[in-house]
Amino acid sequence: MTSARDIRPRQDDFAQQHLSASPNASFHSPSSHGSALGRTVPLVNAKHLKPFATQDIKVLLLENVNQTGREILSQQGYQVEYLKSSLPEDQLIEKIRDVHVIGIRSKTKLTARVLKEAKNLIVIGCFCIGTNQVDLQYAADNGIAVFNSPFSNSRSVAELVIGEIIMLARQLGDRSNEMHNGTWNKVSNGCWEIRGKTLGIIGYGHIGAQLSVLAEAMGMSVIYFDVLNIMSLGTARQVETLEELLGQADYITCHVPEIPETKGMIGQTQFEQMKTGSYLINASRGTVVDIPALIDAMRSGKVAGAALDVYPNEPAGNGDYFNNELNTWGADLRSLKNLILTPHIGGSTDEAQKAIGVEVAQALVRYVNEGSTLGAVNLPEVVLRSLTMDEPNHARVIYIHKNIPGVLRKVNEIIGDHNVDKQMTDSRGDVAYLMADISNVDTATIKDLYTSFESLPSRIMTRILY
Ligand SMILES: NC(=O)C1=CN([C@@H]2O[C@H](COP(=O)(O)OP(=O)(O)OC[C@H]3O[C@@H](n4cnc5c(N)ncnc54)[C@H](O)[C@@H]3O)[C@@H](O)[C@H]2O)C=CC1
Ligand SMILES: O=C(O)C(=O)COP(=O)(O)O
Repeated sequence: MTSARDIRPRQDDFAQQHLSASPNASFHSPSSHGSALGRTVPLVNAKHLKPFATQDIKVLLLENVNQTGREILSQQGYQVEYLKSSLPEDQLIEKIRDVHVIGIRSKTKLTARVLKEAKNLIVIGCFCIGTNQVDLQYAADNGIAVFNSPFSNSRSVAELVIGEIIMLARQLGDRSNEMHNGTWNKVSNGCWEIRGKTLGIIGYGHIGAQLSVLAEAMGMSVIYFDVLNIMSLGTARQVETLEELLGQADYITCHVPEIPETKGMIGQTQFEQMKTGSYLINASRGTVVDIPALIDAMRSGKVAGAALDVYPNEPAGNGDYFNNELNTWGADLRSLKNLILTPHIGGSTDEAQKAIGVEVAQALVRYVNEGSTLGAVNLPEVVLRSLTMDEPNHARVIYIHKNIPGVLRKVNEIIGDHNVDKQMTDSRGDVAYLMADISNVDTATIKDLYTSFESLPSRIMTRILY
C-alpha cells in the first residue's frame, strides 16, 4: 500500500517532523479500511490517503461513546483516550489542548472559550443528533469541522414518547411507585385510552415525523406545528400556529432543536393556551420548556401529567446529582404526581448507540484521512473521488480559507504550474473549503506548497495528505 502523510498547520514543528520522517515508519492500515469509509464511488484500486503517522492522531472520546465508534478509530492506529463522563470546563481545556479529534455527546459544551485552547483540533464528532452544545460558528471560523449523526437515534426517541403517552394516560408512574412502596391503589379516575385523542407534535422533523406514524397506528389523531411547511404523513395535519396546536391537542410533545427561537417556547402563556387536563412531553432540550411554569400548571391542574427527559442543567455523569444544586426547582419538580422524569435516555438504546458509533466514527476517519466534509454541519460539503494506486506521487491539498474575493487567483498562482488532477471548492457563509489533487509532487514540493498556502492572508487552515 502506498503511504500517505498529513501535514497539519498549526504547529510548525508538527509539519517539520512529518515532512522529514520516513513515510513508512509507522504506517499501517486495517484491512477493513476501505469498506469502513463508505465511499460514494468505491474504487477497486483506491489509494488510501492517511495522515502520515496515524499514532500521532490523538482522539479524546467523552461521555461513554459506544464501543463501535471507539474500535473504528483505534483500528486506524489513532491514539484513543476514552472517558465515561463529560469533563468540567477546566479539565476539558487541559485535555483538549493536545487532541486532533474530539468525540462528545449532548453534555459536553464546546464553547468558543474551550475551542480557543484547542490548538491542534481539526474535527469534532457529536455522537448524537443535537449540535447545540458546540459553538458551530467559532469552529467553522477556525477550520474545525463538526459532524453528528442526524437520525440514528430518532426511532428510539419516538418509541420512548409513545410509551410515555400511555404511561401518562394511565398514571402508570404513580401506580408503580405506590406498589413499590407497598400501596395498592386501584383507580380509574383521570385514566384514559389514547385511541381517538389528539397528539400535537411541535417540530415535525426526523423524530416528530416518526412519532406521527406510530401515534396514528395506535388510533391517535395527529396535528403538528413546524416553522417549515412539511409534508404530512398518513392523515396528520399541519397547523399554522403554535397556539392553534396548544388549543387542540390532548398530548403535546416537543421535538425542536435548541436554538434561540426555541428557548422557553413553552412557558406560562403557552400553558394557558392548552386544554385543561392536557399532557406535556419534552424529550428535546431542557431549555425548551420553562420548568417553573410547568410546575405551576401541574399544581393548578391545567396540565394533568408530564414527562421530561431533558433539563436545563444535567449532571456530567451518573450518580446522586438530580437535586436543587443542579436546578433550583429540583425538589418541587420531584414532588409532583403523574410526572415521569428520565435522565436524558431518549436516544439511549443499544441499537441507536451502536449505529451512531459507526456513523460518526466513519465520518471522522473520512475527514482525517481524506478531507471529505460530506455530512459536516458547519462547513460546506466537499468530497473528491479517491486517488488510486496508479497515482502514487499525488498530494491532496486541503485549504480552508476565508470566503473573500480573490482567493482562487492566489491559490492558482501557487498550484498553477503543477498538474491539478481535480479540484473542488465550496463556501458556507464566511468560510470556504478547497480540495485539490496534484500529481507528481515530491516531498520538497509539498513543503513549498504548504508554506505558500500558509502564508496567504485568507488562510484558516492548510492540510496536505499524500
Ligand atoms: N432526548 C434525547 O435523547 C434526544 C433528543 N434529541 C433532540 O431532539 C431534537 C429534534 O430532533 P430531530 O427530530 O432529529 O431534529 P430535526 O432537525 O429532524 O427536526 C426538528 C424540526 O423542528 C423544526 N423547528 C425548528 N425550530 C422550530 C420552531 N421554532 N418551531 C417549530 N418547529 C421548529 C424544524 O423545522 C424541524 O422540522 C434534536 O435537536 C435534539 O435536541 C434528539 C435525539 C435524542
Ligand atoms: O442525540 C441527541 O441530540 C440527544 O439528545 C441524545 O444525547 P446523548 O447522546 O444521550 O447525550
